[in-house]
Amino acid sequence: MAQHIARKRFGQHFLSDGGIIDSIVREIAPQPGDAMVEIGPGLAALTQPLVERLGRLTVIELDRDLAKRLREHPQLDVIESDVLKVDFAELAAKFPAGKPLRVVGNLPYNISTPILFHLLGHAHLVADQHFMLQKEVIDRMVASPATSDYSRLSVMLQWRYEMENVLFVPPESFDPPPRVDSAVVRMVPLATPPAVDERRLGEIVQVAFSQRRKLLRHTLGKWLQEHGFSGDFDTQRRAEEVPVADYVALAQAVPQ
Ligand SMILES: C[S@@+](CC[C@H](N)C(=O)[O-])C[C@H]1O[C@@H](n2cnc3c(N)ncnc32)[C@H](O)[C@@H]1O
Repeated sequence: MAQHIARKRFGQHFLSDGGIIDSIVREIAPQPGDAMVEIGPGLAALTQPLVERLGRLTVIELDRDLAKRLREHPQLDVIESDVLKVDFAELAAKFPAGKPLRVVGNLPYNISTPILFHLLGHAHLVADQHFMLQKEVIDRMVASPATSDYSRLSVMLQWRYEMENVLFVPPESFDPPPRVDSAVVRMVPLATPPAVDERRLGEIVQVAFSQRRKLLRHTLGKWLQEHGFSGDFDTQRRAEEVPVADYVALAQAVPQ
């Protein structure tokens, strides 16, 4: 088969280190019959060992040439699409009733945050997610309050998922190598997430972190006044000092 030339615009960095591939597959621990979906299978570096254990695997690939190659694999169900346009509710309905999705992928780094937010809306359909991402992004995802990495992304994901950085992956594990370090994150949706309007929470967190060095009374304080909030919330703090639970409680308390 003709050699594939990596396309930069699709964030193509193909895994080439067998040891790292084995470690990722071990972390995912695929079981026969799992309702697994891989985002961006590329040249099948992860796809092949996964499908050998699963029996069948659904893959979502945007690159037309790669999708064509993947369709030749008899155990793959190939969705040729931009993952951001895939309706995961429709996808979940294709698996036996009640089987939650397991989503995996070495994501295209240029759209990794939009992919995480796209899946956030479908977290109730998901058992777990394992993603290779830029290490710096994972540091922000799993960060604790009062650290420099604690940010909008930390709050917007931690209210819904339990997350863990499970593997460090250096640039030389890929062909072509990316310019940044990578890592693998495990994300497990919380079984009983708080009842909160995600859009409202998103708005609050965005305003709070808009000027992360300033005290919240200069940013969120004003916003809370405008939204008729008269409850108890200490705005003499910086956004990075506020625990996730406090943001959630605030989003629940602000009048709609
Ligand atoms: C970092 S590469 C990973 C390839 C392969 N999984 C590996 O580990 O070697 C990202 C893959 O995602 C695909 N991709 C890029 N943008 C996409 C999108 N919006 N939707 C689906 N796949 C996409 C690329 O074509 C590429 O195959």
